[in-house]
Amino acid sequence: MTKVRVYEYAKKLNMSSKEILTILGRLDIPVANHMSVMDEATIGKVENFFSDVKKRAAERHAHEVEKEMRERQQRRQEEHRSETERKAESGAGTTVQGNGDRSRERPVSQQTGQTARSTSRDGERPGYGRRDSREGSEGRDNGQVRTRTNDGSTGASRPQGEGRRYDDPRGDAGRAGQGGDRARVGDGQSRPRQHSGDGNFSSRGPRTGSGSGSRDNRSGGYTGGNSGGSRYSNSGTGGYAGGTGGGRPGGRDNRGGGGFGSGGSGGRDNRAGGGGRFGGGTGGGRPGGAGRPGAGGGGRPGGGSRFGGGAGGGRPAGGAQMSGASKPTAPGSLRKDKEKEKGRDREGFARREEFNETKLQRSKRRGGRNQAPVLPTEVTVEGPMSVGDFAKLLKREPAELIKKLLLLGTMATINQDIDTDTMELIAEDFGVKVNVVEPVDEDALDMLVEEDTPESLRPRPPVVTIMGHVDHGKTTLLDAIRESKVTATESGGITQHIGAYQATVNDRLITFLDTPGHEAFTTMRARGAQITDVTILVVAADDGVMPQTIEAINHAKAANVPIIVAVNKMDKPDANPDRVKQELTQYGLVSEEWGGETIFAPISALKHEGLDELLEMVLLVADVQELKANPDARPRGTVIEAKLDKGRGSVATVLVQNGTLKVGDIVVAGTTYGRVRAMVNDVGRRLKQAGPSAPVEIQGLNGVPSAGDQFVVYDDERSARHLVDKRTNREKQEQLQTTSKVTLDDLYRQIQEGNVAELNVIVKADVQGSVEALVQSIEKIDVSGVRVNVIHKGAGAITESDVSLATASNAIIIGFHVRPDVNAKRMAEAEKVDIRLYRVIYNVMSELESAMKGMLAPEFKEVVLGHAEVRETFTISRIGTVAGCYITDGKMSRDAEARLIRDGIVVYEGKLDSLKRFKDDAREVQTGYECGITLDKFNDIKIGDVVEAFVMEAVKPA
Ligand SMILES: Nc1nc2c(ncn2[C@@H]2O[C@H](COP(=O)(O)OP(=O)(O)OP(=O)(O)O)[C@@H](O)[C@H]2O)c(=O)[nH]1
Repeated sequence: MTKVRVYEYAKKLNMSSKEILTILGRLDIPVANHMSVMDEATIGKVENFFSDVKKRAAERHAHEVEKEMRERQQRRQEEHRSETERKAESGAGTTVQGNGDRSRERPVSQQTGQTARSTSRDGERPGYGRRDSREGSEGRDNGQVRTRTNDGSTGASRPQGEGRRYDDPRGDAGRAGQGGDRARVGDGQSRPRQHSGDGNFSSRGPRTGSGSGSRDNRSGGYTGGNSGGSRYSNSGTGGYAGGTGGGRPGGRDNRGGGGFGSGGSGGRDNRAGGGGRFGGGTGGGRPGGAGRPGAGGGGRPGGGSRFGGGAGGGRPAGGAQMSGASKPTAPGSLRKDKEKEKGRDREGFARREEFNETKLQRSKRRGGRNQAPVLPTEVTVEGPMSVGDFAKLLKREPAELIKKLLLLGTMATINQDIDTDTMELIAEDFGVKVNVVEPVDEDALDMLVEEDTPESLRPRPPVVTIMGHVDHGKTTLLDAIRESKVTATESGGITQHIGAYQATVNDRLITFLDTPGHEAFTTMRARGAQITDVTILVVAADDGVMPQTIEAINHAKAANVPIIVAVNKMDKPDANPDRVKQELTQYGLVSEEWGGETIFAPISALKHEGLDELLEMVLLVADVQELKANPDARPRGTVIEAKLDKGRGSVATVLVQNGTLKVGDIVVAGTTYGRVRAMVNDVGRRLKQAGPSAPVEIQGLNGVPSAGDQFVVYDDERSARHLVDKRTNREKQEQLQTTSKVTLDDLYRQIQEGNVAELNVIVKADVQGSVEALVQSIEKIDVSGVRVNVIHKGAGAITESDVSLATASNAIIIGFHVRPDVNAKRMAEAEKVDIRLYRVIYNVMSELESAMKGMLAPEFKEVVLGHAEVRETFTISRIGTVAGCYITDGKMSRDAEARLIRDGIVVYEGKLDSLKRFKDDAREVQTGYECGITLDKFNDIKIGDVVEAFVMEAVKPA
C-alpha cells in the first residue's frame, strides 16, 4: 500500500473515518478530513499505534488474568494454611527441622539479615525497591549475593529483587531488592510453624529460603539460587535472585512462579514456568509464598511479570501482612511500617474486593433486588454469534464485551461474530460457563433423518451422470445405452423420457440420469443434493479436451465423484485417444496404462461399440464404493425434474435414495406435498413401489417442486402440510430479507436484527459548502452499534446514478435543498431506495440520530402530488409573478404545499397561493393541463422552473 485516503483506510479496517482522524490527531499527524491522503509513513504510524493499543490491551488482560490467578491461589493457600496449622499444632519446631537442612537454612537467615541491614543502611524502602540505578545494582548484587548465599557471605534481599513494578520502563535495574525485606519479614514469621523458631532467622530461613522441599512450599525459593532445594523446586536459575529473577520456587501450585522472570520457574505444577508467562523481565515474578502466611515474602507478581517490566519485585505484602510477624525480622524501620501499611492497604483492597464480590454473589442469589437482571452463570451457544447477541445472552452490556475483547487484543464491533473459543474466554472473565452444543439441523429434523444400522443396508444400483463438452456425444451415448440396455420389453410400455432411466448390465442395474451435461450437477448441487455416484466424462477422440470438458472435471471433483473417461467417436479416422489421455493428465486424470488410476474406455456411441466394457467399468467403480441403502427406511430422495402436466397435474421424477417409495405415501418435496397417486418408471410401467436408486415419476403433489429438492415421506398429511407451510414462510422471509433496503423508518429494527452495522449514506446538497457541512455533521453522529458512512457526496440534484449507487450499496440518500430528478425518483421508487429531503441541517442530524436510536417516529410523511413545469411567467401588479405551467405528472392541488425547483435545487418552499385554470380558480388541475400558479410571497419564478406540489400525510409509525 502506498497512499490511501483516510476513508479508504478506515473502510479497510472496518472503522469510521472519524476514528482514524481521531487517531491521527492523537499522533499529531495533520490531516484535513477523511479525504486526506495518508502516505506510507502515516499508515506506519497508525499501525504502530494499533499494535501499541493491542499490546497494552494484552498486557492489561494479562494483568487481569494474573490477578484472578493470584486471588485463586490466595484462596488455595488460605485453605492449605489452615490445614497446615492444624497439622502444626502438634509441633511446629519439628516441621522446621524436617523441612530443611541447616546448611540451607543458614544462608537464608543470613541473607535475610543481610538484606535487612543493607536496606536499612540504604534507607531504602525495601519492599518496593528504589528507582535509582544504585538500587538496581543492589538488586543485581543481591542476585549475586544470592548465588553466594550458600556460603553465607551475604544474603540476598528479596529474591524478586530487581524488578520494577508494573510497567515502569526503567524497571531494568531499579527496585532491586524490593520486597526482599518483606520477604524476610514474611519469612520470619509468616508460617505458623516457624513460630517455634521465633525471631531466629536462621531457623526460619530454610523454610522460606531454600524451598525446603515441601511440596507445597510456595515460598521456598526465597533463597534465590537455592530454589533447587525444593522438591518441586524451580529448575531455573537464581530463584529469587535479584539479578535474574527467579521463580517462585518450590510451590507445587506455583503458577506464576519465577515464570515471570528470566530464570527460575519450576514448581511441579508451575504453569507459567520460567519463561514468564507474561514475558516479564528478569524479575522474580510471582514469588510464591504470596499470601501464605507462613511463607512470608509473598510476592505479588514479580515486577517484571505482567507488564513486561524488569525484574522481580512483586508484591511483598502478602507474606508480610499475613505473618504480621515481621517485627522480629525487620529491623524495625519506619519504611517497613509503611510497607506494611501498604501491604495492609492491598490486603484491605483485596478484602474489599472479596467483600464486594461476595455481596454481588449474595445479591445474585437473592435475585438482586436492586439489580434488575439476574446474571447467568451458565449459557449455551450453538456456534459463532455476534458480540451483541452474546452480550444479551450474558445479560451484560455489549460495551463490556467489546472491552474484554480489546483486552484480548481484538477490536470488535457489536455486530461482529465471535467464535465459541472467544466466547468461552470472555464468559470466563464474567464467571460464566459456556456450553457449546451442536446447532440443531432444522433441515435434518424436517427431513426426519434417521441413522440406518449397518445390518439394514443392502447394495443399491449406482447412479451415473454423463458429462462432457458440447457435441462430444453425451446424448448419443445415453441413447445408445438406453437402446441396447433398457428392458423396455417387459410391459410393452413405451419408453419415456422421465429424466432418468435404468439399464441392465450383467443382470445388475445402473441408473442413468438422463439430463446430459452440467445441469444435473449444478442444479442439484446448488440445492445441496448429491445424487451421482459415478461420472462418465465423454471426450471426443477427434476433438480432445475442450473447455466444458474441464468444467465437467471440476464439477465432478468438487462433488468428489469418481470419473470414468469415455473416449468417444473412436470410429472416426482422426480419432486420437492418446492425445485425449495426454491432455487429461494435466487435470489429474491419468490413465491406468500410464500408471494412473483413471479408467479410460474407448467407445463409439454412434456405433454402439465399447458400451459393454464401459458399463462394466461403471459397475467396477461402483463396487469399490460399496453403494448401499436401506430399503426399509423412511423413503427419501431427490427430485430430478418436475413439470405441470395438463392432464395429470404436477408430475415429478424423483430418485429414491433410501427406503422404498409406495403409492399412497405422503411425500413432502421442497414446498410441495401430497399423496402419491400414481407412480411410473422410465419404461412407462406403473409401479406400486420403488426401491433405492430407482427413478420414478410420481403424481399427486400439490405443486411443482424444483429439481434438486429433497423429498421425504411423512406419516400424516397434517404434519406434511405444517412443514410445507413452515418452509413457505421461511422462503418468504428470506426473500423479504434479501430484497429489503435500509430505510430510516426501519433502521432501528434492522440495527436490532444485526442487519446494519454501518448506515451508508449518499449526501446531495445545493452547494458544495452545504455538502461539506452536512457530511461533517453526519459523521459526528455517535450512536453505538451503528456507524454512518458517507459513501458519496456532491452538489446538485439527486440523479439516477445516485440512486443506483444507493441500490448497490444499500444506502439512503439525503438531499439537502435538492430534489431527485424524475428518473431518479422513479428509480428510487422501483428500487425502494429511501430518499430523505431536508432543508435544515439540524433536522438531518436529529432524524438520523433518532432513527439510529430507534426513536424515529415520523408522524407525517410527505406525499408528492405532482409536478408542473413553468413555461411562461407574467408579472401582474398587486399579485406578483404568475407562472404559466404545464402539469407534467400528478396534479396540482389548491391546498397543497409547494416548492419551486430550479435545476434540481429547491429555491422556494411554501404554499401555493393561487391555482387557476384560465381565469377561474381551480381546486385541482391534472396531468397534461395548463394552469396558472402563484406562490405565497414568492415572485422569483423563472421559465423552466418546476413546481412540486405536496401534502404532509399522517402515517402510522412503522
Ligand atoms: N462418428 C461418430 N459420431 C458421433 C459419435 N457419438 C456422437 N456422434 C455425433 O456427434 C454429434 C453430437 O452428438 P451428441 O450426442 O448430440 O453430442 P452431445 O454431447 O450430446 O451434444 P450436446 O447435446 O449439444 O451437448 C452428433 O452428430 C452425433 O451423431 C460417435 O461415436 N462417432
